[in-house]
Amino acid sequence: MPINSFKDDEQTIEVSKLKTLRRLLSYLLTYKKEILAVLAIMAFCVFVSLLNPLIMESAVDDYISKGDVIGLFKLIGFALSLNILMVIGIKIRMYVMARVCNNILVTIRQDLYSHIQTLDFHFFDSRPTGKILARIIGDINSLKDVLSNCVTTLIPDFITICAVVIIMFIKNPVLAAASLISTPLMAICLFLIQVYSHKRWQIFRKKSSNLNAFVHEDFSGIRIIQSFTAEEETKQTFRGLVKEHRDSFISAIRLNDAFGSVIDFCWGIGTVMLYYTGIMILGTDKVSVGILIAFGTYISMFWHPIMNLSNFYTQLITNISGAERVFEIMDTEAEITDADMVTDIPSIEGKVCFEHVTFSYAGTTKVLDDVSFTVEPGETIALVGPTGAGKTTIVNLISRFYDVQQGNVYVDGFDVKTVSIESLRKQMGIMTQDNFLFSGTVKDNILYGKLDASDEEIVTAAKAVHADSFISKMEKGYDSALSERGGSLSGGQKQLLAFARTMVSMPKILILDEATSSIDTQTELLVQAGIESLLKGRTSFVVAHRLSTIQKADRIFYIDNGRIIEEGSPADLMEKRGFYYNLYMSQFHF
Ligand SMILES: Nc1ncnc2c1ncn2[C@@H]1O[C@H](COP(=O)(O)OP(=O)(O)OP(=O)(O)O)[C@@H](O)[C@H]1O
Repeated sequence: MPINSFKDDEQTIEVSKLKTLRRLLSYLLTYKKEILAVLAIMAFCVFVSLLNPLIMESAVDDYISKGDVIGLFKLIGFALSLNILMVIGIKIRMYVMARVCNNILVTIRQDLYSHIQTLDFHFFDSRPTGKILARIIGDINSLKDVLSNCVTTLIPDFITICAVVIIMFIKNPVLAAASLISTPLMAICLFLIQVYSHKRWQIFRKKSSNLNAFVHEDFSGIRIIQSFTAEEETKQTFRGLVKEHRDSFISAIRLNDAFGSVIDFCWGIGTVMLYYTGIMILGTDKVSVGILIAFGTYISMFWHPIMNLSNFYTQLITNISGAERVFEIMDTEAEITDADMVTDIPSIEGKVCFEHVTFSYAGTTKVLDDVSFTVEPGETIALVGPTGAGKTTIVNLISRFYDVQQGNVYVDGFDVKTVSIESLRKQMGIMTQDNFLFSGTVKDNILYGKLDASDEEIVTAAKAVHADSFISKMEKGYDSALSERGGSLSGGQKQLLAFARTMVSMPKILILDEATSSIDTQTELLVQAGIESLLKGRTSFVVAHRLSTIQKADRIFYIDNGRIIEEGSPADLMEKRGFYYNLYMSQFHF
C-alpha cells in the first residue's frame, strides 16, 4: 500500500453511484416498520396535495360560478380538515425519519469503527490518523440527509410527479404536452452537470481529508512545533490546505447552482407554453377557466418535486462520495487475518523459532534477510545493533503484526500463521518506546493488560515494576485521572505505568522494545529488579540501545542490515571482541 500523507490526495476506487446508494439504502431495511409508516403518511400527503387542485377546480366550476355559497363553505371545510391532517402527518414523518437516520448513522459508525479495529499495521502505516477520523466523523455525518431525503423526497416526489403527469394527460393532453415540453432539455442538462459535479465533490472530500490529517498531526506534535518555534511554517501549510479546501468547495458548489438555474429555466418555458396554449384554446369544449387554474397548480406540482429531486440529486452527488469513502474502508480487508479453520494456540511455554525468515515492508527492500534462530522458554534475548537494522521488525513478526514473505516463525512449534491471532497475542506482553496511555484513570490504563484483573493483581503488578510508589503519591492513587496520552505524567512515570499494564497480563513472551529509554538510571535499576523477579521462566526479547539494560540477558543478537551477524552471551561476545564489543566500548568509553 503506498504511503499517503496530508500532502497527497487519497486514491479512491471508482464505484457506481447507484451501487453505493443501494448499499446505503440497505441500512433502511432494518427499520421496515418505521419506513412503512412514513410511506403511508407520505402517500396520504401526496393524495391531499393532488386533491387540492381538483377541489379548486370544483370550487370555481361547480360552486362559485353557480353562486352556491353553502356548498363552497362545505368544500372549504373539507379541504381544511384534510390539510390540517397533512401538516400533522408531516411533523410525525419528520420525527420518525430523524430517529431512523440517526440510528443508522450510529450503526454505520459502529460498523466502520469495528472494522477499522480489525485492520492491521499495513493499513495504519499507509495513511494518517486524521484521514481515518475524517471518514468516521465527517463522511458519515454527510450521509444523514441523503438517507432521510431518500424516503421523504425521492419516493413521494417521484410518485407525485408520475401522478401529476397522468392526471394532466387524462384531463387535457394538449395542455399537458405544452406544460411538459421542456423536460427533455432539462434531463440532458442535468445529466451533463452531474458528471462534472460528482468529480468535483470527490476532490472536495479529499481536500477535507488532507486538512483533517494535517490538523490532527499538527496538534499531536504541538510540543515539538512550539519548541522548534515552527509555528509560522505550520501556519503557512495550514493556510495552503485551507485555500485548497475552499477552492475545491467553490468549484463544486458552482456546478450545484447550475442545477437550480436549469430547472427554473425549464419551469419558465413550461409555464409560458401552458398559458399560451391554454389561452389559445380557452372556451373550447374541454378547456374551462377551472381547468386552466388547475393546470396552473399542476404545473407547479410537477416542477416543485422536480426541484426537490434536483436538490436531492445535488445532495446525493455532494455526499455520495462520503459514502464511497466509508464503504471503501469497510471493504478493505486486513492482510493479516486468521487462516480458515484456525485453532487457538494452547497455553504456551514460550519457545520462539525463526526459520530462514526474509521480510520486507513494501515488498521491495529486504528488511530481514534469511534470519534463523531458536529461543528456549525462559531465555532473555537482547537485540542490539545500529538504527534501522531490523530489531523492531523481528519482534513485530513474533506477534504477527506482519507476515513474513519467506520462511516461518514458530511459537512453541506452532507456525504463527496457523493459530488465531488473538490467542497468540493474549500470551504476549509488548512494550514499545511510545507507551501510549489512554485518557481515564491509572487503574483503567493498567486494566488494558488484563480486563478482569482484580485490584490486588493491579497493585501487585504496579509494585513489581516500582510504579506503585509514584501512583500512591497521586491525589487519588489508582483512581487518579490521566489526560490524553498520559500528558500529566513524566516520561519515566508513563513507562512505569506501561510496565504495570504489561505485567498484569502475565505474558509468556515479553517484548520490550526500547522500553526503558525514558527511565533514569536509578529507576531503571529498580525496574530491572522487578522485571527479573516477575518474569522468571518467561521468554523475553529486549531491544535496547542502552547496553546497561541488557547485561543480564542470556544471549545477545547483534543485528545489522537485516541479519544476525553475531550471537552469544554478553561475556562471550565481550571476549570475542567483535561488533558487540566495539559497541560496548564506544558506549562506555573504556
Ligand atoms: N512500517 C514500516 N514501513 C516501511 N518500512 C519500515 C517500517 N518500519 C520500519 N521500516 C524500515 O525497516 C527497517 C528496519 O526498521 P526497524 O524498526 O526494524 O529497525 P530497528 O533496528 O528497530 O531500528 P531502531 O534501533 O532505530 O529502532 C528500517 O530501514 C525502516 O526504515
